[in-house]
Amino acid sequence: MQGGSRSHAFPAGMVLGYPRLGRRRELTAALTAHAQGRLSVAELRAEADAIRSAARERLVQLGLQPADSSIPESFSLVDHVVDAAVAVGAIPRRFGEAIDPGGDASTASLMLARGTENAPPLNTAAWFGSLYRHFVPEIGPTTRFMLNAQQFVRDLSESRAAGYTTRPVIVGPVTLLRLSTADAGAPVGFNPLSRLADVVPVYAELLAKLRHAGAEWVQLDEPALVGEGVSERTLAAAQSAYTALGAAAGRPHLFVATAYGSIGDALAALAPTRVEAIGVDLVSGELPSRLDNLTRARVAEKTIVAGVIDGGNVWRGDLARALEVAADVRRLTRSVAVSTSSSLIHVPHDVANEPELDARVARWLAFADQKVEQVAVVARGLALGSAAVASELRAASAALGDRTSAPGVRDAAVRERVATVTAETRTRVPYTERRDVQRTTLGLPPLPTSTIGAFPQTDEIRAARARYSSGIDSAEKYVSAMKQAIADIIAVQEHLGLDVLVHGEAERADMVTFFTENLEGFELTRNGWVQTTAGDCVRPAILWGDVSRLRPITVAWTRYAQSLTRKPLKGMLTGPATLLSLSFVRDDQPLADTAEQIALVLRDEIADLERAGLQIVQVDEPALAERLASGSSDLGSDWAVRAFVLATAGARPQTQVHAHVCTSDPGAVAAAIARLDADVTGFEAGRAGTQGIEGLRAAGRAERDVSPGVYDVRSPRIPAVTEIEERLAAALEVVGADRLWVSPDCGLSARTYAEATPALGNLVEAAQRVRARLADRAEATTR
Ligand code: MET
Ligand SMILES: [Zn+2]
Repeated sequence: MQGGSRSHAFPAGMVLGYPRLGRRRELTAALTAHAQGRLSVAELRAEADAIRSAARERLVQLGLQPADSSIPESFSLVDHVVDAAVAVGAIPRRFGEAIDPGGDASTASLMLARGTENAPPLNTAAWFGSLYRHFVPEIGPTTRFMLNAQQFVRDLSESRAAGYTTRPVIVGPVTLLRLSTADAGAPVGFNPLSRLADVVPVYAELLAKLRHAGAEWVQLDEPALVGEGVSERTLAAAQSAYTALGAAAGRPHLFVATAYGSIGDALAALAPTRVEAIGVDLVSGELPSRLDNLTRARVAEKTIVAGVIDGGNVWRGDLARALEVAADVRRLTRSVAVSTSSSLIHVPHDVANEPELDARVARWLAFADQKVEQVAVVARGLALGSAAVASELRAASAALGDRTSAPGVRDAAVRERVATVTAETRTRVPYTERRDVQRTTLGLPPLPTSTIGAFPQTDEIRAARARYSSGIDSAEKYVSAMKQAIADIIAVQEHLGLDVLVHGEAERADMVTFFTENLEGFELTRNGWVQTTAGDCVRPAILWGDVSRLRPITVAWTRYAQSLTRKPLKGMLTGPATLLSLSFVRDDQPLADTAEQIALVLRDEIADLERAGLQIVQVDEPALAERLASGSSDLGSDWAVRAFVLATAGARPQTQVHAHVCTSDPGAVAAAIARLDADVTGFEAGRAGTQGIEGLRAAGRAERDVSPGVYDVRSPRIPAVTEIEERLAAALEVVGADRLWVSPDCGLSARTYAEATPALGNLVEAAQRVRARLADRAEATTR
């Protein structure tokens, strides 16, 4: 059998992928330096090699073997999906001459991710419900697939030269096509998966090249084969792709890894192919409960890689249980290997990097490095029996026991409060009644102008925050710097003539950190960075206990801002789904329960804002649409909507509640957004134009206010007055002037004043022109 012999046994323990940022975020620094022209591509690659080499050494220290293919070659300069697209030559035509498909692969990946002068970059999308965002390849009927194996061969060879036999990790053909979108030239209804037969031979060539360069095993990641919505067509595609790749000449051993859910029918689809190993997620998923006899017989011939250590969360977990789950796989095959449930890119590098973390909480955690050790322990237990790892299992269960009983994990007062919530607690007075009171008390003009919250974060503001958090400045000094910033921001808005003002969020480096710092139940890390895409990263909070407010969070800043203006000020809160999606959530209770606790905190905050005289609050839920749309099992359900409603339903009728959902396609999730019961809904109008408004109308929200963003804050470009007028005119085709708000599509924190002030000036001017035209028309009809 070609390449199919068992001469190279599969490693007993391994991880599906390892963090790529570097322990000190070297990748972020290097990519920034390269983007600013301070680093050449060659120098950037040298930095990348340093990260890769440190990772290899660390993995060996942690218990993996240097030469048995257990070390994943999973680094990527920008993104693993882009790398696969470049490897098969899927370069959109708009990049024209700029990208030579056979040229330097790193340069090509960087260009696709960043765009060029004339070609916008590829879009991004959430990677299987996680915080990681992959780039979306564009493929059409005429995409010419051709191999560019450079990057994969280079990395493998570089490791070989250093004395390692690593395991190349590549996004598999089915997942690559499933994550791609139809390119600009494709006919309506074109499905990239229809190009499978053309792309598979290129993969076969790539595999042969890797084998030739010394790879014994190659891992093909196929998470798209998993989950509830997986179609027959996708499963059939997987079977045909791996039948072909299994039969390809000169290939290495193949390990097809699934993740992010139960393998389900994909196991039966892969069983008849010649792939030697199949990875299954046994943390968020399980093995199929029944298999037909033929499948059973075929699976018995393969290695099953049991993903029993959670790759997607930071808890230390129950090792004895993990060992049991792995051992149970033996009923399917004698050859069982131990692994993480997914790549470790979703967790930070090392708990040891967190000397300031509460020591008790730290004991409950396992970041990437700890998870590698856990894999090694379970693999040893599987090989030698649990007695061989008894002390490790005991230590893990002691930590787990401590976590269960530690004060704060269950807070009686919080639980009682949640238990008192009734249907009434979740209901505001009917919208039409609220609307009438709000109209009278707010007295806004038609097409009111506003912003989404954040104003530019100037160097001065950043410096003031840094001086305070590092202890250089006193609290008084910090407060006065922030008050100055607020006063400046109010003055700018007054000057521009905006109708509803904001305080500008100067005190928030990022909204989630700001809120969670003020909440019981969360811990923040110092170095716990997790990659979102390329060099971008976030530091999720760790939510370990019941949530309550340590103190009012936004009230002082907001009250101060309102005291400076007679115009209505909009208070700014971050919603439950967004706070949770940027946190590592507890695994000891349903997400829905945690979300309710957060909702009650926000509810109290709204009540305090009302007492401080606020008439408008906005709850930001940028994560909501993404999560709903991605349909990941725990996040796609309706807890997010329920939590939003619980947070806002206590608001008085005269308080106008805005929901900012920050997606360009609310149409896709309009039904859920409609259930938020917000008085005003803001979203990105983006390319979707008026689709969002129509979507909300279709969802039964025809009578409510909308705020479709009139320009894109992600671009430094200053929109012309006429351009904004056109947007408003288009919106007015589908919504009455008494329901339309005028605002940018998101906050301005990433913009400079040189960009933001003229843009907002044009926005106000456009609104005024449209109002004047409407007034003329009204006069003309009454005459
Ligand atoms: N209020 C927030 C801001 O203006 C909303 C952000 S949504 C990603 O930055
Ligand atoms: Zn936004």
